[in-house]
Amino acid sequence: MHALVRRPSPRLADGLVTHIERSPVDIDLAHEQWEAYVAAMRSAGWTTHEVDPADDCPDSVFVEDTMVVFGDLAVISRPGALERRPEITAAEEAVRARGYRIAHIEAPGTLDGGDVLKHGDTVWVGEGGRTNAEGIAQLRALLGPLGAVVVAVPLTKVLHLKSAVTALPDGTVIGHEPLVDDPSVWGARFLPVPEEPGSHVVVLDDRTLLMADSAPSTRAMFEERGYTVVAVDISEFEKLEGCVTCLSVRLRTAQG
Ligand SMILES: NC(=O)NCCC[C@H](N)C(=O)O
Repeated sequence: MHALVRRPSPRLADGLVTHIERSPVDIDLAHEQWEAYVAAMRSAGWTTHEVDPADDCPDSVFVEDTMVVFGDLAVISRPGALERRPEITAAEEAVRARGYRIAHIEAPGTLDGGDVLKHGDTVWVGEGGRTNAEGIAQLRALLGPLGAVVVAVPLTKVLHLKSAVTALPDGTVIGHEPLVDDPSVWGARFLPVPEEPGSHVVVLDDRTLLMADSAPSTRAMFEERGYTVVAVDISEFEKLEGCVTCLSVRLRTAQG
């Protein structure tokens, strides 16, 4: 099990904020929290690979947004925020070095990796924030031949689709209802959670979830369902609308 991560930029505190008020970021604490996040992944059996840092890009730590990986293909994103476009170059090199085939979202398409939720062969993509219809059409054309069913989902309330919903290993889609535009997209498989940060899980393995420690009630809910939860403090990234998912790209089909 391999994952890409990217060290925070010294300019992290200048990162973008869209749906929340800006509050001061403690850069030293952010570094400590990032190290602890990476350590948590390693303890769960993941080998982490660092994408070369992009010190001029404040949001580069949110490496999830640079790509979508499906099967043996890495689709390099075209971030919706101009400021974030330079982040993709080194991310592409890193995933290529892991043996993935490479494709790109091209202009006028835009797509952020954080807008893409995958479970099995279904790929839900949030449309309306950083990702546009053209970006989704390109993703569909690239992933369709690999067996993916790409479903566009409306997104207005939060930055990225995965700021609103993520999936448990059994395919249950979790979200904090006030921030989910249309839970009916997922029908009976949608499970409301009581806290906003409780919507974000990184699946470490079939029984283990990584989540923020700012959602204790949701954590208890998942533990009752039999999951082991590893909780990390990511307060400094949450101030920039980041969550646990955005800090890594899991390469579940390890290559080369
Ligand atoms: N996948 C994610 O949820 N990424 C978070 C990106 C936060 C960053 N401040 C941004 O606005 O792009």
